[in-house]
Amino acid sequence: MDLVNSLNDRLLFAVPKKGRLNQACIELLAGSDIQFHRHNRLDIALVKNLPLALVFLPASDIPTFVGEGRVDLGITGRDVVAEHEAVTPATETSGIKELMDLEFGRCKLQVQVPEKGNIHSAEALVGKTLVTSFTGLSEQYFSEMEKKVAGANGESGDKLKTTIKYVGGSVEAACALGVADGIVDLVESGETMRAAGLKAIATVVDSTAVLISSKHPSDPKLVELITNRIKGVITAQKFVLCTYNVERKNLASASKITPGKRAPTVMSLDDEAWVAVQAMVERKTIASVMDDLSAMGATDIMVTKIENTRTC
Ligand SMILES: Nc1ncnc2c1ncn2[C@@H]1O[C@H](COP(=O)(O)OP(=O)(O)OP(=O)(O)O)[C@@H](O)[C@H]1O
Ligand SMILES: O=P(O)(O)OC[C@H]1O[C@H](OP(=O)(O)OP(=O)(O)O)[C@H](O)[C@@H]1O
Repeated sequence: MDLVNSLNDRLLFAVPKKGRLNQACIELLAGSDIQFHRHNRLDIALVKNLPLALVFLPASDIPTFVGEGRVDLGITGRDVVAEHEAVTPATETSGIKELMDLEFGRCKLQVQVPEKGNIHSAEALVGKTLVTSFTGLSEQYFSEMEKKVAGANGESGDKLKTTIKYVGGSVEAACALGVADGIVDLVESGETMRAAGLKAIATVVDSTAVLISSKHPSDPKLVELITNRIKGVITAQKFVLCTYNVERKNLASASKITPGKRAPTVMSLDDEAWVAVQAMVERKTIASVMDDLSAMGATDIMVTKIENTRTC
């Protein structure tokens, strides 16, 4: 197969090839009916049912390819997009558009110091040494801190230059090894940080996975179609469908508990005094919504999974 020529006229969509975002992305593609077969060891897969090709890349490289317009669409972390933008300012033709928050891969890029040390604020790290994989964002963050501290002391910013060193991984080891006074690294559960005897003292970026596009994608209509499909899957994951029966006289109070996305669907029953109600409810609140409905006299409360959606 002439893979390079078969990419002509296809929209290119970059997906993390491994790591923490990979599995959720594969599930999102399946839910969006983007059908592909990835050959062993090949990082490009042609999509069977759309003029699209998937490119499997390291999450941290995706902003570069999308930002330069070589790839039209991508999924990656907001942290790596922000890092790319810190070192590569957008121009008229290059740059990244964030199309949608995908609400998975949640983590924070945080400034961390030894728990038992004498540094308790980011300002106290000014002029000291930091280790990170996010040098662009760290330089940006500490240059602001340097100005703040210099301003407060009436000193010149140069005297307070903070040293920022790059490492590719295992950043949390830097303080114990005596290479740094603090680190800037990702925190999800906080387990790695605590195990390394560190504590967070500031947040540089709050991150989730995002759908991004280049400034001028080759097929804007297809970008819109894919965005809508992905939005449908994300909404389906976020909501459940709640159905119940309630006395007509209690409908107004019940509607306050389950207002739905626009308004609840109300259906008549054979019994004039009762109605059946159906509404989308956020999955994370469903248990307390059911408690509240039950407490106000609703009966036959049922919750069903939503397979897919198109809502606005
Ligand atoms: N606990 C976490 N640690 C790191 N990244 C996380 C975490 N939770 C979510 N992420 C997100 O996943 C993205 C990819 O991180 P991950 O470490 O999985 O990448 P990777 O491709 O395996 O990179 P590397 O080989 O550099 O570690 C991060 O940029 C971040 O947005
Ligand atoms: O708060 P937690 O849930 O513990 O997750 C955070 C850790 O996960 C990431 O490292 P990763 O496992 O990707 O390995 P790395 O250190 O080689 O980057 C990140 O760099 C932290 O070290």
